[in-house]
Amino acid sequence: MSTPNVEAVKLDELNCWRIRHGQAELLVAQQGAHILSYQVAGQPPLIWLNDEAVFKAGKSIRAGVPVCWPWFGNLARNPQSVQAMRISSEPAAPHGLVRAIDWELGGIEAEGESLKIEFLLPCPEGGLPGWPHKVDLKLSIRLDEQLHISLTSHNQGTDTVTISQALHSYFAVSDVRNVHVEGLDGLSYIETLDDWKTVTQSGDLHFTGETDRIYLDTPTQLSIVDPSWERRIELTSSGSRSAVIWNPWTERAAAFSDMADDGWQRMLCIETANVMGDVVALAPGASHTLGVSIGSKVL
Ligand SMILES: O=P(O)(O)OC[C@H]1O[C@@H](O)[C@H](O)[C@@H](O)[C@@H]1O
Repeated sequence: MSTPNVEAVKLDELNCWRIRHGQAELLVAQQGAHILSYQVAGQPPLIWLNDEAVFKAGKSIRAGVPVCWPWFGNLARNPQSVQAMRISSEPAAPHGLVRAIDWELGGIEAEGESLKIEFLLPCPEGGLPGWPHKVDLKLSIRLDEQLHISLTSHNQGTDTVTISQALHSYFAVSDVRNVHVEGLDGLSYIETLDDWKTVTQSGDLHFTGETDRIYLDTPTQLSIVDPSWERRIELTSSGSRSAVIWNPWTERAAAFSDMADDGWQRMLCIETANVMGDVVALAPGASHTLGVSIGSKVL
């Protein structure tokens, strides 16, 4: 294994690091502890760095792996126990409070054959804006033959805190219309585009239009099969029993100022999550780790 190679780079307003280790190359921003891209030599990227993503201070990035925390999506669609954690009359930002703020780089160090990168977000005194709880966050990234991401929440306060969360991974695909997702057959999902009805998945998931679904009681392994790129991306989750699968398709992508009109063809989000009945109640002193390992195999 070669020596880690770390280069500090600036993408517009954001401090980032380009890290090479073995066959892997990772680009990560300090803002949001946001993985921007991940590629293994000789393959197309696994994590998608949208060409038109915007790298501005305080603006969330539409690419890579945004961290959604301490709530996922629209707060009003979360269980009451998650909504009750927020004390504010201001509108709640979608996907929580940590994706557009700076985290601290804890360290980048070799650990045996792998390389570990750690980001910390100690909870400020009084909590985050409108969210008065004392929960420390740590995002650990480990590079070996795969990319391992884990997000640990540690309740340092004296009351139970309930959160929803997701590692909102944008995967790079040859063309979303020609890939499918395995591992979902027979699961229930919430079809957010049809009045949040609960539906049962039959067979593998193929993409023929805008998709925004919350899968429930998910297994630990899901995969994206991409015949044109002759590869299978494997996702192995831990601390999670729910996943969100999202592609904006034509009209929604065209409405985004930070995505090319045809950008939707090259991405597919599978978000390893704790949402709906899978939210996490952290007792005082308790920790929870949400994780995903990402690797690929030749088809
Ligand atoms: O535009 P945002 O806040 O990054 O969210 C993108 C998408 O994120 C997904 O997780 C949601 O399920 C979608 O409903 C949402 O549109």
